[in-house]
Amino acid sequence: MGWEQSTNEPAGDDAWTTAAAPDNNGATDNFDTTNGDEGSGGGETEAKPKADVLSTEEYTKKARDAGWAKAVAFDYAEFQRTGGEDRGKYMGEAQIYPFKEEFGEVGPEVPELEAVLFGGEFQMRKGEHTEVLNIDVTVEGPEKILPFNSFDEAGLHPVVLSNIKLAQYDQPTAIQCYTIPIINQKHDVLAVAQTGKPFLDPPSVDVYITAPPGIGSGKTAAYMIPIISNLMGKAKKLAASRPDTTSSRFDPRTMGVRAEPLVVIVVPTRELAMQIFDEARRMCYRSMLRPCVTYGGLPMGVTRDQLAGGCDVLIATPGRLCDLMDKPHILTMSRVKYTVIDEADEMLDQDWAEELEKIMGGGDTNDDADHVFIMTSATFPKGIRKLANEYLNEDFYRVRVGAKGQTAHKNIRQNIIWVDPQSKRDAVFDLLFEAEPTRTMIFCNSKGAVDELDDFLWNRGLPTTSIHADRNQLEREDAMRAFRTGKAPILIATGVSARGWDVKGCGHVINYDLPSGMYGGITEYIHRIGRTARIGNQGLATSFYNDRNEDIGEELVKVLIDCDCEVPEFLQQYAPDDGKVDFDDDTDDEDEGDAEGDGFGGGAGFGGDDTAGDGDGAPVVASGWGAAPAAADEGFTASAW
Ligand SMILES: Nc1ncnc2c1ncn2[C@@H]1O[C@H](COP(=O)(O)OP(=O)(O)OP(=O)(O)O)[C@@H](O)[C@H]1O
Repeated sequence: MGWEQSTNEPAGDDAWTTAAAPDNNGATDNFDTTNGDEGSGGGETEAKPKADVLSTEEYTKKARDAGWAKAVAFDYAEFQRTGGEDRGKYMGEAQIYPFKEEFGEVGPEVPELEAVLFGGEFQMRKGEHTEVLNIDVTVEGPEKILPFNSFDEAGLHPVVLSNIKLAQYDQPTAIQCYTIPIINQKHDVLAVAQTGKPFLDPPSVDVYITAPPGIGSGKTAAYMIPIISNLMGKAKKLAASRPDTTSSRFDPRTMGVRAEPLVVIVVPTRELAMQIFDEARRMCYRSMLRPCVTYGGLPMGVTRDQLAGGCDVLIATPGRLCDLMDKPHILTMSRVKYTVIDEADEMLDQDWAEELEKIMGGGDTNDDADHVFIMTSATFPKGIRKLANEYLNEDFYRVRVGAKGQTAHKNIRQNIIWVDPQSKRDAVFDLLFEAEPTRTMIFCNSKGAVDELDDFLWNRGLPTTSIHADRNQLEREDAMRAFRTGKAPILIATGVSARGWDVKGCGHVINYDLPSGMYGGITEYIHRIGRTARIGNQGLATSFYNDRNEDIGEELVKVLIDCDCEVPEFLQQYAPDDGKVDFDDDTDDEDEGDAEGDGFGGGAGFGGDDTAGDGDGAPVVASGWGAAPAAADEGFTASAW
């Protein structure tokens, strides 16, 4: 595959090779990755920093000459003008469609808001290399599901369809091809993606989707689109009354209402909550459905004011949602029709099990309500199966996107470079000058390392920003905005804090510290590199490896081989003799669970090989993207984007 990377294109191909591998005795080498200048080379154990020591002015000049912008402090006023954040400084206060009762079912266009929601230069766009996303889709469930080829065929409400077009989603992704019809048919859906997200829909639709992690497979829209479309037209009947928030006299403290959402979407991280809120703002444009977001760190007063204007679609992190469930004067769950638990496995990992039980239990949700649960999850561990068993309907669908391995990451060129721990700072500095400037995420394993590296690079004139769990909420949001808008195109982060980020133009991910076992291992590696090359775009991932990373070596080699990337000399010891890689998936897990009577639901037969799809509860298998129904009992094959 030819490598095209427009602005992300490395200065010279060879500059990114793994020429810096240590020699065969395993001794370290210079970290320098530039052409043909490897110092005295193999066998030396002392790293030899390549960067010369310059004055601050000289470093700054070097950075500017290379094309790195000057780092600037974040300008709230400007962001509010250009980013639609016209009511406050938190992203949770971003502008939503100003619906008025008199509009009827569909409101008029608001060009200024439309430009902010859909026309933003920072909105992710599908790339040209979607061929690697041409992955099998397997659907198991009580009925055969016919995917559709285009959004036009999906029977969506015209306003949602128009919003999809404004968002420039010209074709559905694999997950969308299958889950949208399932949710539209009112089956319960459990969607499991390898990055972590399930679906639950109340009447009797369960769908379980598995997708390769971190490729931006469109899971959010896969549930958001059918839910919003289903509710459109019914919103007037289903939704609680709300005040006219567009009136200049509206005061949330005195005229506000209690929030009575129809949809609750729970996500593990604040940043993900904001991203999903963005998608909700787009899909609810011109509808009376009012999206709100709340997350830890957002002042409770801000949340209270937002909810007081009415709320139909609530996106929340679990802790904050549980807090609100204990405040019935602010929030009631009594109207909830759709509960989405996004990245359920991630939430369990973060010890949110108790909160999830409480949320899935529904609080004061009306028991008679036609309640749909949608869960997504990267894997299908026991804890998730337990939750699903308890709360999902017995008849559910499971949609798995992607087979074993990480082939979808073929859009990422992965380079592993040997760098001694003491040489990493200079190595990363040099690396940033090896290619044309592009938005770059640098991952460290500790908060201290993030701070230290940020200082180091900033002091050398590079436009950095950073994020980790010890930063306050405004600092976190500033970092996210500065990175997204390109004001600080180099973001240094711990893996957890940048989990799930979807940032347009992120062309390079650097694993300054590889995530060895205690930092999430190969799964975390996959998540991290998936911040680049999203949804058909291409990108580069460079990782610093040394003998402290040996525990990830074998898995790393499997990923490199599977993605057709070069295995450097120092990792050859892990390469299988026959060149074939064998990936574990979650099947064993499920078998184990089923054996213990802990399996998921009934009809779909989790973890089994029973994929004949002959009705009567047996699974149906489909493959590919888009829809091209073939022989029923053999499943059907679908074409890609
Ligand atoms: N049909 C589509 N066409 C083009 N772009 C799309 C489509 N569906 C979603 N997108 C965009 O793709 C990007 C990735 O979507 P999303 O974040 O939902 O993926 P994801 O499955 O959660 O990814 P990951 O699991 O890798 O984090 C988003 O910017 C979204 O706006």
